[in-house]
Amino acid sequence: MPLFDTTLLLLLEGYSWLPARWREAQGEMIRTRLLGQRAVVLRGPDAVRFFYDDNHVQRAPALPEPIKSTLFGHGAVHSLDQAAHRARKAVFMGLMTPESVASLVRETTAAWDEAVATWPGRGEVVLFDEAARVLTTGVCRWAGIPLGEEEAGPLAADLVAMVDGFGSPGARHWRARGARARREAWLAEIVEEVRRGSSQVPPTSAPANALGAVAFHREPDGEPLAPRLAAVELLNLVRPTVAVAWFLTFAAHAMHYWPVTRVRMNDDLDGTYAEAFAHEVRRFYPFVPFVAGKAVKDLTWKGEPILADWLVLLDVWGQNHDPALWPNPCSFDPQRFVGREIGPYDLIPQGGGDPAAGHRCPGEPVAVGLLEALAPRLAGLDYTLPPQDLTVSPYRIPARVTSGFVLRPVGATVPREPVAAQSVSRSASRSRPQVHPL
Ligand code: HEM
Repeated sequence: MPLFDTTLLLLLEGYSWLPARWREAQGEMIRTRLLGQRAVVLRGPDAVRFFYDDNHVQRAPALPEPIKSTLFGHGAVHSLDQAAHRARKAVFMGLMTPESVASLVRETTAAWDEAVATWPGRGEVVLFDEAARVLTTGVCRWAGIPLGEEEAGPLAADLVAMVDGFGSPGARHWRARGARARREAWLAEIVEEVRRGSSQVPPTSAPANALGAVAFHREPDGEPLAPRLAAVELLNLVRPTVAVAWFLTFAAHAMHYWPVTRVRMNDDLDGTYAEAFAHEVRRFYPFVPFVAGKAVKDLTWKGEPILADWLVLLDVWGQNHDPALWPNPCSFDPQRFVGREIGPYDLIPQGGGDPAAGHRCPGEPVAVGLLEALAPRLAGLDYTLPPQDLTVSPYRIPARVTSGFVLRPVGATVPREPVAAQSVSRSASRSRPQVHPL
């Protein structure tokens, strides 16, 4: 049977694209065409093991130019393989020690508290925009990137644009390209200044922060990264940290539609529930639809051939909603993570396998740590919701709460007050939201 190219369907159907293909698929994989190339789609823990073996799947040949020019940058760690990948990845892993993650969470939490203190004087706050600004301030302070107070908003807007535009061919995509070009040029200049010793990190010192670590990193050939490439990798720390704004807004959305989770959060004394809630937000809400690479050689998957050079996709959303792994997967239930050990191949919102050896996201402890710190603060705030569009369309990649979650702060903020004493929306509907493309 001829295989039709389904790229247009992906653009139209968003997160519904793969569930629809799975319904038509026979056996353990989807066979299709994407961007004119043969492609297969896999899911499940065995598929994660198979996909993250770099003798099976490599990234360099798979990343399309539009994704490099928006989301990741040209020459980024995402597009390297084998020894070159491991050497570059070590820079990121070195910055993700527990102490370093704790310091990033501390900086961001302080920025959040400063911002929230200004809310009572404001009529309405768009949570997504506010979270993006706070995360930008926090991550730049942590990384040592100099940023004036008035610069945080425009930088946050550019970082959000880079994430928001990668999955769309229209205006959002061109905004993302512009934002990337602007911010790479800006950061490349800062890297050059740091190397000249005219910024905070003295040129001879050991890397004191992320800016220093990247600016003074040497590739396996002994050469430093070209300033523009150093800027690309700095953006690969800063941009995804700001993308946690998506998850934080989803957290608010979840607490609105499943108010019991907010009560539990406010009763959580030791952080167990906050951690479980963070994992459930990452599992439940649609964000990364899939990750992709190319078959290095002719392969066999569960008896089915995958020929060299075919695209191989790992269905991230599908695996995070597989009923064999997650009973009742379309129900938002943080309780499922209480007391559950998470393995390297089951929960994969940020990729799977070993982050040091493969392409799994090195920033998972940051995303979880930030949600663990900020979601309880959000749960403890006193606010009402004006009428607004709280839908999360499964047809838009990346999905987001349409209104950005507009809230009206009530008086002073009262962290950790029991939810019964708080105002919650009377105007927005509480019937279960349609988030899933099933
Ligand atoms: C909103 C939260 C985040 C999500 C959903 C996310 C998701 C992902 C995914 C799906 C990958 C690709 C995995 C693969 O190709 O197999 C990835 C890679 C990466 N992420 Fe994240 N990430 C997030 C936060 C972060 C943070 C906070 C950082 C750093 C501070 C970070 C840095 C990176 C880097 C450097 C890579 C490339 C890894 C490699 O190619 O080896 N991410 N992320």
